[in-house]
Parts: sequence; structure tokens; C-alpha cells
Amino acid sequence: MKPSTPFECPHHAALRAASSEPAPQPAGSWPPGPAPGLTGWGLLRAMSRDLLGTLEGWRRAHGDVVHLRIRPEHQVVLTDPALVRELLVAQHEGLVRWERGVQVMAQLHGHSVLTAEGQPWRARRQALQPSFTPKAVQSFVPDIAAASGKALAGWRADGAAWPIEQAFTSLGMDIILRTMFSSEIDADARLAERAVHEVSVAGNAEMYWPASWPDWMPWKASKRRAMKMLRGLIERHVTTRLALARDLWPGDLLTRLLILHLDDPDAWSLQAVRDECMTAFLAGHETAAATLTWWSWCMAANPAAQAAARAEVDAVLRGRDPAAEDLPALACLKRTLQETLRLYPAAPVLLSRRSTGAIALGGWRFPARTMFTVPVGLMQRDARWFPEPDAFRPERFADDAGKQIRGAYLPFGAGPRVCIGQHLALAEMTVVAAMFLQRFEVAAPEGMAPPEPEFHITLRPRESLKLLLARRAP
Ligand code: HEM
Repeated sequence: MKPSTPFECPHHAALRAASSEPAPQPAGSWPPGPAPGLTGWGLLRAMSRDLLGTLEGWRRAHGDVVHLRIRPEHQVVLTDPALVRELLVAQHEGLVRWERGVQVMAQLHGHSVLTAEGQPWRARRQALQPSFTPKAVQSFVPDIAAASGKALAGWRADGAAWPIEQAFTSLGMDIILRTMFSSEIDADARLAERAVHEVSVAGNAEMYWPASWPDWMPWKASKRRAMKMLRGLIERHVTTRLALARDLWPGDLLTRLLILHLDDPDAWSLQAVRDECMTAFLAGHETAAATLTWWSWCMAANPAAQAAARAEVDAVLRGRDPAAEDLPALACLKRTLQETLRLYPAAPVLLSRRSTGAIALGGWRFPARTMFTVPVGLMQRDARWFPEPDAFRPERFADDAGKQIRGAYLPFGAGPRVCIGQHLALAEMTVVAAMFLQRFEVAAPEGMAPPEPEFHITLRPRESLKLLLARRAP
């Protein structure tokens, strides 16, 4: 929905409609939005109770460009795909990420590609990008398959509901330890898993405080312990690797980071290497585990789609583990993952952006310091861009399904700050999903209601998901 100008000459309005260009809005005006009251803090309270539900209500009432006056901020919520792309792609240079979000993340991640801005971000991103291309991540497939085979062998199909969310979360940690450190699964994996969860919960809670209490406060003991555990784990792997002869280094992510350090120690200090390790741990683990959890639910709730994906897996792999060359042939399986990411994006609201100067967008002229929020979770369930938006229809992503509206499907974000790990995540999830379907059929327990999504770090089921597994005949 585009804003309209109240006093527009009909001739100009017709010309504008023909060119689909939005009408310029009077200088200093703001788009419509909910009544803020004296401070607008009531709007914040409504958002903290139910973020996506509240934003959806405002979109229905006010359109795709909604103004929130939350003193001292002006915030704009965008759900128009074209404007979202315009913001994130074309206007990227005029934006920084929301300072408070970055401040909290930096306590956990240090100064990594996730938290940097401007030239330092560009330099990091350019140096890291070659390790995350579709081709580069192929080398991780054998490790991902090995970790999956080992974990799936222990999953039980004994008629009791299996804690599949917990199991995928543990498997995700096993995979990240292998791809990052070539580490065999040991006691560290379960401790690291708990620690990642602890720090993510702490970080998530702090984002909504105006400032952070120092970490030495008594009630922050569990965050302190968790950070100590993760830093210790990373430090141990870095030290052990550096003590190893260079020609014995494995081809994992740590080696790729340490090569950056050896090539240019000024730009890539050992601390920078540790910070990027922490980011990959924190950004990569929860997101992939949450997506696989939702995928297993989508498979259980849609037996025909499950059967079609399994038939493809059986035909392509004929019982062997997937190799990198197999992944392009698993197109039907990939579509089930894409559709899962549409219905249940792990990051349903992108980190808010702030404009560093005035920004012209959709006919409006927003001053410097305007905050922009992009709720991709709403856009991806919008019937205007996805007919029958709540239905699981992997065929939407088929090559012959017609063109998708650009900017309406953004589970990995868009523009220069799009998820750097997207190809790794898709390769990982395709391998895990294929190996799961080779071994199990999955169903929902009798009478189970669809799980309620809750946005807490990532989008997860409110109650930990448990499903019925049946082991397939070998
Ligand atoms: C299903 C899995 C994943 C999902 C849904 C996901 C989603 C996202 C999204 C939406 C963003 C952009 C956020 C924004 O614009 O505010 C992002 C950024 C990022 N992701 Fe992912 N991610 C996933 C997996 C991974 C993995 C496996 C890694 C690393 C190993 C990773 C590392 C990062 C990093 C470093 C950034 C920041 C990039 C930058 O600012 O330049 N992600 N992710």
C-alpha cells in the first residue's frame, strides 16, 4: 500500500499511477501510525508483549509504512517489499544498525563482522566472504554428514514422542564444532550448547534495557560462566592449532581465519580471530537448529510433502550419505526448507537500522536518526505476495512457479549485510534433512495442536517440540 497525498492534482496523480512512483509527501510529515499517547512507551510495551502480532495489527490499520513515535525516537515499520529492498540494498550506505542492539551483541561477539560498521565492516566482510561462497562451503559437507550420521544413530523411535527440538539443537552444536574446529564430539559439545543458550538468553533480555548492568553483578553469574566457557573453548582450539605444524592444519573455519591472521596480523589480530569464532558459534547455531526444528514439524504436518522429499532423497542417494555434488539434485527437499524458512524465519524481524542522514523512501523524506524496522516474518505471510500464506506449499519455490515478488522473501536479510552464512546454513540443513529422511518417518502425536511460535532469540515453538519417529527398514 502506498501513501497518498491529500491535495494532489488529478492529472499528476494519473501520471504518478502510470509510472507507479509514489507521490512526494509534504516536508516534515510522517506516515500514519498508532496514537502514541504522551511518550509512546505504551507502543513499546505492546511490542514487547507480542511483537509480530502488534506490528501486524498496525499494518492492517495504517498500511505498509507505519510511523511509531516513541520518544525520543521516530521509528518506521516497513512491510512493502519494494521499499524494503530499496532501503536495505540501494540505501545501505546511509544506514547503521541500531546502536543498543550492536552494543549488547558486542558484549558477546566482540568486534566481529556482525557488530562492525563502515570501513572496518567492509574489510572484514571482504576477507571472510571467500570462506562462505556456495563453492567454499562444499568442503564442509563430509564433516556435516559424519556428525549427522553419528547423532542420528542414537535417535530413538520407540513409540514415545522424541524431543526432536533438543536433538536438532545438539546436532547443530556437533556440526559447528566440526566445521569450525574439526573437533570430535565430546563433553565440550553439550557444555557449549548450554553456554550458547545462556548467553543468547542474557543478550536477548538486555537488548530491551536502555543500558546494561556490568557483568560482575551477582545476578549475571550464569552469563559470566557461559562466556568464560565459550571463550575458554575457543582459546584452547586457537592455541592448540597454532602449536601444530602448519602443514597439518585441517581445512576448517579456524584454519581459514588463522590464515587471515598470518597473512595480515595487523588487520587480523588473534582477538579478531577469536571474535569471528564466537560470532559463527552464536549466529550459526540457534538459527539452523530452530529452522530444522520447524522443518521437522512441517514434515510431520504435511505427510505428502514428506513422502515426496523422501522419494527424491532415496532416488538421488540410493542409501549413501550425501556428498556436495548431490545437493543440487535434492531440489524438492531444498524447497521444503525454503518454505519452512518462509513460514518460520529464524530471524522474523531484522535488526533495526538507523539513518545517518536524510533518506527519501516511498515519497517520504525521513530525517537523519530515523529508525527502520523490517518484520520479514509478517511479509512472508502476507497473502498479497504468497497466496494461502499459512499453508505449507514448497512448490511455490519451483522454477516454473512464476516469479516471486522481490523483497517479499528475506529469511537471510538483503543487501550487503545479507547473512554471510546462508550457503553454509542451507548446505548444512539439506544434508541433515536428507539423512533424517533416509532413516526416519516423522509424525505428530495424536491430537497434537500446531506449535505456537514464540520470538525469543530466534523463532522457536513455545513448548519444546516432541514428535513421533518411526525407523525405516534398512
Ligand atoms: C537458518 C540459518 C540462518 C538464518 C535464518 C540466518 C539469518 C540471518 C539474517 C536474517 C541476517 C541479517 C540480519 C539483519 O539484516 O539484521 C544474518 C546475518 C548474519 N549471519 Fe546468519 N542466519 C543463519 C545462519 C548463519 C550461519 C550458519 C552463520 C555463520 C556460520 C551466520 C552468520 C551471520 C553473520 C556473521 C551475519 C552478519 C553479517 C553482516 O552483518 O555482514 N548465519 N543472518
